[in-house]
Amino acid sequence: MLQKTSHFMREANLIDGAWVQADSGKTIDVINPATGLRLGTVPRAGGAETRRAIEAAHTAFQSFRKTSALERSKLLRKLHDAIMDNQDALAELLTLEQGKSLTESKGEIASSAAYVLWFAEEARRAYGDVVPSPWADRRVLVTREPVGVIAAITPWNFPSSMLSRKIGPAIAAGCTAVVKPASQTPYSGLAWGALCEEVGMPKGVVNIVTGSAGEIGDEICANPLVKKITFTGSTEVGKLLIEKSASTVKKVSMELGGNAPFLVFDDADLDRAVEGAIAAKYRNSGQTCVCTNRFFVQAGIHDAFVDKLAAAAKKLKVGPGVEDGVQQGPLIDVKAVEKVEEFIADAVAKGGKVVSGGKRHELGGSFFEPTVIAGATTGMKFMTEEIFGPLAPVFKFDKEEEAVALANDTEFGLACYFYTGDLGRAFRVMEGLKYGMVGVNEGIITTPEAPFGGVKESGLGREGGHQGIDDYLDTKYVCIGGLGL
Ligand SMILES: NC(=O)C1=CN([C@@H]2O[C@H](COP(=O)(O)OP(=O)(O)OC[C@H]3O[C@@H](n4cnc5c(N)ncnc54)[C@H](OP(=O)(O)O)[C@@H]3O)[C@@H](O)[C@H]2O)C=CC1
Ligand SMILES: O=C(O)CCCC(=O)O
Repeated sequence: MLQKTSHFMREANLIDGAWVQADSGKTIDVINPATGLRLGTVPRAGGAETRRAIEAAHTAFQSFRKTSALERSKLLRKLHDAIMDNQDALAELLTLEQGKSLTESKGEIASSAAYVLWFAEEARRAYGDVVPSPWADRRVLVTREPVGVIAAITPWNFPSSMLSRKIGPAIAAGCTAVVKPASQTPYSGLAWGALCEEVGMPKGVVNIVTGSAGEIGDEICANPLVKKITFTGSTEVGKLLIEKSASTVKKVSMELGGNAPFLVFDDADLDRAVEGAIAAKYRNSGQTCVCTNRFFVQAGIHDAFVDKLAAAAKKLKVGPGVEDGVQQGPLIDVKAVEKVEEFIADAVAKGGKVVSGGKRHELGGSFFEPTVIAGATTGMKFMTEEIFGPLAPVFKFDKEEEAVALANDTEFGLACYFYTGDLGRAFRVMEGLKYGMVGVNEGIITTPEAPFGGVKESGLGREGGHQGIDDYLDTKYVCIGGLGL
């Protein structure tokens, strides 16, 4: 298996076009969560290596900012093709370090390519404005320019596609980048370096450093050459980055935690709701920021929904992601398993009933049974905290207003879902939910054409959609007078 992926499995950092080790020579082990065995190592870089990467990106920016939108669009198209030409190898690498099934990994790689293609197209549409001037002898223009060096910090749950939404718009806008992938899944991030080389990306445009999160993060936040930070990960770290980068007043985009509610009304199509629930809860073993955290089901349909959801959850095939037919791989590590166990113990102690799963899978390691808990109540931990695992708590409700209030009773506001067959209710509920993204009778809604992002403490900014390039561009107002105008 590793033979196939070895071209992309880089055990070095990419700085200014060269593959290098950490100054200290130290490394970090990368573990395959399905076997617990070491896959390889990556450099444990720190502040000095990060500073050099930032300086390389700054130097590269001086010429890259002058490339035409068409040139950058073509470069991104080549990158898209290179990703798709190597979809299988990249997907294998992703499964080996992250654990998700090969089917999901192929989907993630295709999604990465789709974001890159989207931004190849958007590169050519970063329009400015010609504004009707209030003065007869002056003209008013608004142009948009790349912000400069951007830094991207990404998590382990989508190690490839989270970078595509950041590298894609950065290159489209004419920015250069320093990238820090998660330490548990660095290879899918480093693979972007191999892909960039393959398509002839100028050196220094994309730099990738792995290692000490604190040291790398501190350098990124403090270095005045970095003009923007884009982060996907926990709300805790997001807040820290906002705070630390305040001293150099950087732009920030934050994709942070979620606490997605999934509402099922009596008038919903039950089978469609169960199908959506399985997808919205168990994909990536529940380790997605848009995964359902809380199911709210109306009393008339509640029991039938719980029965069908539990039956469908029991049928999910759990196993190593590389095996045929596997639908749920291991969790990222045993710590994540312990966290799910805490949620279950807390719920059971407060009267919740496990109707499916509920314990570690017989395969051992970090494999966990897809779990459904009925009788969930608002005092339980998952009402306010992100589970990030394959556990579906089901709450019962009577009235529409009650369900919307419960759904909104959280500091998070990323994705939400609801199922109904009533058009009036669809609009009322959609307008009442304080979330950045709403799935109506749909459990999977992510696509490059639409703006992905949250409100409240779920983040700032949008990735994808025509909005996804905005944060990589500065707006410049130009007033032209004289010249015989
Ligand atoms: N919104 C989302 O998509 C995600 C949400 N989460 C939530 O967060 C929880 C914790 O997951 P975890 O992986 O610890 O998420 P983190 O937020 O800690 O990690 C995300 C990224 O931030 C980096 N990082 C960590 N600390 C710092 C720092 N001080 N300065 C700069 N970068 C830093 C990490 O590096 P390193 O890997 O080297 O530590 C990683 O690259 C999950 O259980 C889940 O609830 C997690 C991942 C994604
Ligand atoms: O969990 C995330 O941070 C992103 C989810 C991506 C997706 O919906 O495919």
